Amino acid sequence: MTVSQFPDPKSGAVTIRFSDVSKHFPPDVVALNDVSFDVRAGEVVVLLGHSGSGKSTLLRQVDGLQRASSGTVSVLGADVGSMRGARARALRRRVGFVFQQFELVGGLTVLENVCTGALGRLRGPRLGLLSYPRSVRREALGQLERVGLAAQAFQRADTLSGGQQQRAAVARALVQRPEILLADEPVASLDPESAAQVMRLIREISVEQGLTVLCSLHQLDLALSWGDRIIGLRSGEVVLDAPSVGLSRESAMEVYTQPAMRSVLTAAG
Ligand SMILES: Nc1ncnc2c1ncn2[C@@H]1O[C@H](COP(=O)(O)OP(=O)(O)OP(=O)(O)O)[C@@H](O)[C@H]1O
Repeated sequence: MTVSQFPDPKSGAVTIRFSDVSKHFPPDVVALNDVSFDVRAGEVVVLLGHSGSGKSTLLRQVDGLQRASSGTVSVLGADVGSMRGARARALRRRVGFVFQQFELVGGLTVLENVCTGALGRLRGPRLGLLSYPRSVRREALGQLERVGLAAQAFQRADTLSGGQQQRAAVARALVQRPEILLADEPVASLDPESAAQVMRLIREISVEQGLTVLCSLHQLDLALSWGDRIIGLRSGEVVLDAPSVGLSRESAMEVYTQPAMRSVLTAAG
């Protein structure tokens, strides 16, 4: 698949909207500074930027893990900052999260790990694979097939390679049936081949299911290959917002090399 074959992402509804969002940490850290952008349904948006530029902080605003100091974060039509309790949990169930370190339970089977993705919609605790409804086990197996790990379903998760563990983590996130997938450096600890495989998988699933993806990456080439759009952050400010089609490596590299300048902004539409 090449980028030019991807559907036009600009036709979907707005699923994530940042309006003048700033996030301060005491005493004087400005992690996000007046950040505004929209993400539309089915878009794969990659966040690029130096370590400490604010990528993780931005992702944490989307599922309400952190609250903005000022400005508004709107997700699936709801103001995240005003949500508490059950409403906040309900929104969080619609947002899946994939992390750099996979966060699988090593001593459990791959399948049971994937079943835990359904916990948000099940009542009560679960212990052991058979404590999950058959429908969930079936769905989890289906997702493992989707990510190419059906043969490993009954292995302990800690026997998988890093790339396989991340694919299992993607399957777990999909069992949650999210409308938005957040990924915080999902391929940072993988070899280049596994990294490309995981990014291709996330891209394909987004196209198949209309899933909105917001993903931080350090690998520029992967960002250009698999993102619809690149948002570059520097010192908490958006310094680039452009479709990846037609964006040169050199222009994208300016996120890392140029000082924050509003003038390099390119609206994505
Ligand atoms: N809980 C916190 N308390 C204080 N400062 C924080 C906190 N979380 C993040 N920061 C600071 O906010 C800034 C942005 O951090 P953030 O983790 O969002 O960057 P990042 O781009 O994700 O970095 P990396 O690529 O290393 O993960 C950094 O200066 C960081 O030290």
